[in-house]
Amino acid sequence: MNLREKYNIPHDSVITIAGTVGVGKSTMTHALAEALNFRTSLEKVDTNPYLDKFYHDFKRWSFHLQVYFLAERFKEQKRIFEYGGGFIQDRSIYEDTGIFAKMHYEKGTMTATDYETYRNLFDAMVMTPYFPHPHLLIYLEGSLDDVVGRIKERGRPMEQQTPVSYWEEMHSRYENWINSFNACPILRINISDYDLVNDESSIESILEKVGVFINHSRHLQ
Ligand SMILES: Nc1ncnc2c1ncn2[C@@H]1O[C@H](COP(=O)(O)OP(=O)(O)O)[C@@H](O)[C@H]1O
Ligand SMILES: Nc1ncnc2c1ncn2[C@H]1C[C@H](O)[C@@H](COP(=O)(O)O)O1
Repeated sequence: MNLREKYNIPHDSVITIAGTVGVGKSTMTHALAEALNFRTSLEKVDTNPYLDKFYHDFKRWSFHLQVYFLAERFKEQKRIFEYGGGFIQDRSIYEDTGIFAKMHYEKGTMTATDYETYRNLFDAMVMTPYFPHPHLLIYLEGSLDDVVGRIKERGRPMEQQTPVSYWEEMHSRYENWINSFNACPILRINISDYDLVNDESSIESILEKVGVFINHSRHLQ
């Protein structure tokens, strides 16, 4: 019996991993996909034509970057559902608007007109009855110190030059965002409760929670 069967996780499940920058979404995405023999939908950083420019000048590039991310994630969402599920997705589409676009608008690094245009586009594409939501959103949470430590350890140059206050603002926004999120069922996992880097077997405790949770919530849908 494989791990997916052991923990009774349906083969067509779509699980999205949410959480602030550096919290461990990509690591979790790879570990869960490997354990379940699922496909991954990854957030590509190296090929993003705006990200580096954006970190150097938020005002100039925030709208371009949001439109780019929205298009990329929407294409991925389409791919996931064309395959009939069986995917782990690195970051949800909901965070683009609920965290990033909103934060840049409220901090004055995206204009009101650009924000409204972006929101209209997002609502027309995503917040419709035709848009399939994931079966489960796994929310990874951790302390600001741990998260900032991981961003430093990972060492992406554009993120190193960004002041810690940016990560602090994002961290607190994530807490508020998840507390009112209701587009799909949520499983909250604290990063201090597992260690996928040093203890590969810790994925099993997560699979167990996912199995119980996903069956319960899919039964109710
Ligand atoms: N459980 C863990 N324990 C220790 N370090 C971790 C753990 N998970 C991820 N990391 C490290 O933290 C950094 C950020 O992880 P990553 O998965 O890239 O985060 P995200 O995709 O959320 O930005 C990487 O350097 C990664 O190796
Ligand atoms: N929607 C977004 N707006 C601005 N920046 C974003 C958005 N989505 C992701 N990012 C940034 C944050 C990180 O620097 C990289 C990758 O995110 P990660 O959480 O490390 O996977 O892209």
